[in-house]
Amino acid sequence: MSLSLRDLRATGLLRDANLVAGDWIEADPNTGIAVRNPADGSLIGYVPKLGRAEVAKAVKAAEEAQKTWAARTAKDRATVLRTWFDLMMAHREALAQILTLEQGKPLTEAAGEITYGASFVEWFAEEARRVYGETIPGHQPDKRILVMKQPIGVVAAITPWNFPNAMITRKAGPAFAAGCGMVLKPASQTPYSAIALAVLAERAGLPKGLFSVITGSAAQIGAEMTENPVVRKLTFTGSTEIGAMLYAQSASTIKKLGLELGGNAPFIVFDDADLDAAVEGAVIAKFRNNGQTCVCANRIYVQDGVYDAFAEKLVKAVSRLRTGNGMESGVELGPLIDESALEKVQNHVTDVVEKGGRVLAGGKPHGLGGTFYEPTVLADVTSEMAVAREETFGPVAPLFRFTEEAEAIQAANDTEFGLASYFYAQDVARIFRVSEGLEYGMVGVNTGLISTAEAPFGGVKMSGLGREGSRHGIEDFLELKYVCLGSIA
Ligand SMILES: NC(=O)C1=CN([C@@H]2O[C@H](COP(=O)(O)OP(=O)(O)OC[C@H]3O[C@@H](n4cnc5c(N)ncnc54)[C@H](OP(=O)(O)O)[C@@H]3O)[C@@H](O)[C@H]2O)C=CC1
Ligand SMILES: O=C(O)[C@H](O)CS(=O)(=O)O
Repeated sequence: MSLSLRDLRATGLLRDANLVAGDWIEADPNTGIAVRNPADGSLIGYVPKLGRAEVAKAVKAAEEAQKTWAARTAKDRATVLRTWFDLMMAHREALAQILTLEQGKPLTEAAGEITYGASFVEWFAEEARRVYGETIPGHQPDKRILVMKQPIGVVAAITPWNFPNAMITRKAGPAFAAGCGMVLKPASQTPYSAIALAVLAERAGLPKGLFSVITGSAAQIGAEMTENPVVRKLTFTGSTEIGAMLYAQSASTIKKLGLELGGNAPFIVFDDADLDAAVEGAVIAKFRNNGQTCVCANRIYVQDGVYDAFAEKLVKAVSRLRTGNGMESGVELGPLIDESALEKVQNHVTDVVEKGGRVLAGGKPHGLGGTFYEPTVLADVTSEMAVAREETFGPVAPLFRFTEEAEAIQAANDTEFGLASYFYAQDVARIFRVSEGLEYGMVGVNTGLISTAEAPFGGVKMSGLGREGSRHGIEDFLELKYVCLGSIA
């Protein structure tokens, strides 16, 4: 049963405040940032509009707190993280409702994100105790070589609105496990999930000042994060445009960067695919979070021999999807995040039709109005159309036709992005040829859902730098130190 705003505030998780250097700063409705429910525009509350001074204070507090945090045993840090995980799971329903209220995704999907987000904290609580150094045979008789791994120090994080819980824990989990401190700027449209995570982190025993959550002017906050020399790593998830700008801004202090940026995922259906499985995978890969994920299938390539059958099956499946307010039971597709997102989706559909493509399902704003859009399937799409080059970030499945395998691989790779890719086939040799030929950080074979804490998530080319999750995900929060011991005779 969904809780009222009053009940959610009564839990202490829905807070109109920021945690800055261990102290809570309450929002002033006259100067704060209004946060609204994308499903109906209703006001949820106000969060503080803070800037450089608060970020500088938070960085200083994190620098101090991080020293003692890093000096604690790995097991001790793991215990605090495990408690944070337990609290997230114990408050899963309330966290999911806060997430749906501010982001719009269906409650079931929001609850799934809470579990997914918590899994990163659980995973890195375990990884904390496996940060191994090494000894190397000396290069001279009296020399001994040690390699230590130490926390990088203070980390700045900037996260997007589409996964307002998991994109934070995918960074905070490894950062705290490694012994780092963190100053986080969540997306202005979805700050409450981040604030709730900070409430639970305090309850879990994370030391005062180690973790700050600051909302306000993105440009001002980003400037302090990139220019402050105490910040040794910036980890960003969001658009390639902003990521590139932050990359440049960080040059003056030579920070380590983690960039999870935009995507343009191909989804290829070969004629030896299990078509029913391919349709199921395409629905997940395309319509999860209403198409608002960086790993969504943005282009669907279907081999000639199965094109019509696949299109018919996909239209049937898409036409069954129910759009509505994410709080309502049975809703599978929520609203788009805002008017500009709706405009971009409609522009992509209009562009396909004007250039000769066909609408097989949907193709216009939903009758519910607001930022709801009909789940859409387009046919006869070509590389001349905007959907081939730009990330739609909405519920639009454009079908491209191809004849030969090599043609599909070439078309799939014809983009500046390289995050996720997918294909359905059963021939083993083809599976290896195509997996090796796709220029992407991630390949889903006969599955449309690949994201998990166990695996390295990330992209190549304009989709970013580094990996999050898996045993690799903690490395970017550590520095290697080479110690050469002499006179060991
Ligand atoms: N690779 C991945 O894992 C992911 C990639 N993305 C990509 O991001 C885009 C959609 O997400 P969206 O949130 O709109 O992306 P944006 O890049 O617009 O925003 C992401 C974050 O950056 C902040 N930001 C914006 N401008 C600045 C600035 N000048 N300095 C510092 N921070 C800034 C935003 O703050 P504010 O909200 O205050 O504007 C927000 O917190 C898509 O391209 C999508 O593919 C999204 C999620 C995951
Ligand atoms: O922000 C995103 O789009 C996420 O990275 C997608 S996922 O991790 O949930 O697949």
